[in-house]
Amino acid sequence: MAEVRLSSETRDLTRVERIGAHSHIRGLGLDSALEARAVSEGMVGQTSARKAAGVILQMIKDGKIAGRAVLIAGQPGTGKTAIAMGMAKSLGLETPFAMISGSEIFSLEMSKTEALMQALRKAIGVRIKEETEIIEGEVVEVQIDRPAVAGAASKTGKLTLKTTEMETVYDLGAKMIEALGKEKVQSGDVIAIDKASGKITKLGRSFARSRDYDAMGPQVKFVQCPDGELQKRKEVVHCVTLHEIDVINSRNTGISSAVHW
Ligand SMILES: Nc1ncnc2c1ncn2[C@@H]1O[C@H](COP(=O)(O)OP(=O)(O)OP(=O)(O)O)[C@@H](O)[C@H]1O
Repeated sequence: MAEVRLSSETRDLTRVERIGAHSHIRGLGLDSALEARAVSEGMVGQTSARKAAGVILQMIKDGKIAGRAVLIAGQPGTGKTAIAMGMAKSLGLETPFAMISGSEIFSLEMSKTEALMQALRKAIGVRIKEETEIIEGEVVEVQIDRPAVAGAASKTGKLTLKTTEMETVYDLGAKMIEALGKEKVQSGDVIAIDKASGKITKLGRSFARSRDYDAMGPQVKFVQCPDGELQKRKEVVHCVTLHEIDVINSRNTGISSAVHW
């Protein structure tokens, strides 16, 4: 009987994005009248091409064109990729930018259609809004009980969190202890813990602790101790590409790799 393959893991076309040559490009370097500034946002010269790209960019921002392609032609090394990247950067930090070269689609493992489809799906981003439950508060104390004999049992501990109105002690498992260690969480930090994934985000140091030390790095951010309940529902927005969704789908289910929108 023929073997039925329900899904295959999505193969990656290019794992290392070669953006090094364009790391200086931060936008198209245009003024408010869409005229190219002499030197701006890492761009220099190519004023008419930059202005033309700016006009298209403005139409995209105004919602006048979507789902269209722009063909930029020119001699090698004249800045076609740089202008495309400038457009992507001007559209926002989360705008995906996928780069492929002709040779990459000639592969023995992957058909040209699959390789092109993958590159296109890498260039399409979607915003996913979801409501998650988080625990947000100021760390009062992190207490970790180390086992007497090394490796005898996994570590356990307690985390005390407070808001301006309440204080609660949470039991910690080995995974949470590791995550707290990784984030270097200490008392006085204001943190948010995603209840579903256990992800810890450091929001800053509590204002109440601002006089604890004489010397502080400029990167230290002070925030208010949260108020109200420790557990809150928050709306979070994730930006992912269609390709990233394909990869997650093919790994998780193993049954169906279809995504419906
Ligand atoms: N107007 C510009 N301002 C600043 N840097 C630029 C500009 N144009 C090109 N560059 C830089 O010059 C290098 C070559 O440009 P780029 O790769 O964009 O050319 P290309 O036309 O896409 O080349 P190819 O046809 O070989 O793909 C890159 O490092 C790019 O960032």
